[in-house]
Amino acid sequence: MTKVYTKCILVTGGAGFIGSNFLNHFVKNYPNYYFICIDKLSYSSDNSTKNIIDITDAENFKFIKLDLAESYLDLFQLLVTDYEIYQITDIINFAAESCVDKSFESPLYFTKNNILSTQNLLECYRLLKKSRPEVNINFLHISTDEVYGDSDIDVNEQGILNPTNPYSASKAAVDLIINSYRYSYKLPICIIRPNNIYGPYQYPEKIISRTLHCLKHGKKIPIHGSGSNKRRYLHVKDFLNGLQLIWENGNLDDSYNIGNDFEISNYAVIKLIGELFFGNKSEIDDKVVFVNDREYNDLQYSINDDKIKQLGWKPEIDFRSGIKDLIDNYYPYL
Ligand SMILES: NC(=O)c1ccc[n+]([C@@H]2O[C@H](COP(=O)([O-])OP(=O)(O)OC[C@H]3O[C@@H](n4cnc5c(N)ncnc54)[C@H](O)[C@@H]3O)[C@@H](O)[C@H]2O)c1
Ligand SMILES: C[C@H]1O[C@H](OP(=O)(O)OP(=O)(O)OC[C@H]2O[C@@H](n3ccc(=O)[nH]c3=O)[C@H](O)[C@@H]2O)[C@H](O)[C@@H](O)C1=O
Repeated sequence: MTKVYTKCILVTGGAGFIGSNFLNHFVKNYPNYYFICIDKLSYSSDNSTKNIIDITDAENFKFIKLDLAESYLDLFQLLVTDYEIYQITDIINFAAESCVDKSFESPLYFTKNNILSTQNLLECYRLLKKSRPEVNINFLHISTDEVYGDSDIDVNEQGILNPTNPYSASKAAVDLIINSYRYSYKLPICIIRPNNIYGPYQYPEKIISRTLHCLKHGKKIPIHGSGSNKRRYLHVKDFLNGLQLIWENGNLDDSYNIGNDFEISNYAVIKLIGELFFGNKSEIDDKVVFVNDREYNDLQYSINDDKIKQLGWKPEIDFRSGIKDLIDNYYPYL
């Protein structure tokens, strides 16, 4: 680093869906910040940096391929031993295996990957603070609404954690471990728990990206069970605006839900995509196939996000426009 930067931000999981949207926006718009992305490059970015190809040569950006769950010593070197080189000021922790369907097949792997990747980071943070108490890092961890489990009443950030699948259990476990670092080591860490997020660069395993991918490739769209389970969706841009607001104005030793009141069933999501894609409501009907439901499928998640609303945040992109934008501008690349 020859130039002097005002911040050095470590972004984990930055090659994946949400992390790449974060980096593509911030690396371009914040030239005074230096960004280091750590990602193991998994299937969710086709084992590549293709989602962040526009910024990989930017002078305020560095990519490091590393498995956070497996490479504690490399991480320790970057964050602690060689602290002076980058002097990391902020950590935005997106890295995790994120697919609920895959977690039913490999629960142990999800536990190991999702817990160790974050706890290795926490350990480096703890030991950095121990050796250099004067150093302050803004640490934002991306959790999920799924940690609260099924709920039809709005749960706030103090709600009981009641995860129901191996993915959400691994995420809830991390939230509890973070809590222990807050109490035991007095480390400020912010936990953010969003609803379902959609947008460009999402791997076609989640309902919206998979539906668009199936339409493009002439495959049947699988609907789990009856299709009546409901979700609340946030466009990735709205989510990132919320994250930025918390980062800049929030209490970084606290937890924040980020949600949307708009709730829709899985079947209605697919019907809406069909309507916007074909220009009529019926053409999608013979393109769907009802398949066995998940081992357990949360009926719905309801979160109370008054705390972030009090900071002045609200979602700007309505679901219909967000889906239309995906069809018009990103569909060709699926
Ligand atoms: N997509 C959603 O709807 C949603 C909603 C709520 C919360 N989240 C959370 O947001 C975060 C990002 O989700 P996403 O949808 O972008 O997922 P994603 O699967 O698209 O991206 C995750 C990225 O993390 C990387 N990663 C995973 N384990 C790693 C490890 N051990 N070391 C280094 N890199 C690793 C992957 O290679 C991938 O690039 C996750 O923590 C997820 O739990 C996602
Ligand atoms: C907050 C979390 O959101 C995502 O998890 P979730 O399981 O809710 O998202 P999916 O898109 O995988 O599933 C939503 C809903 O659709 C059903 N479905 C999915 C794919 C498909 O091909 N057909 C379907 O019918 C599925 O059973 C669900 O009911 C996110 O993945 C996660 O990281 C979160 O944290």
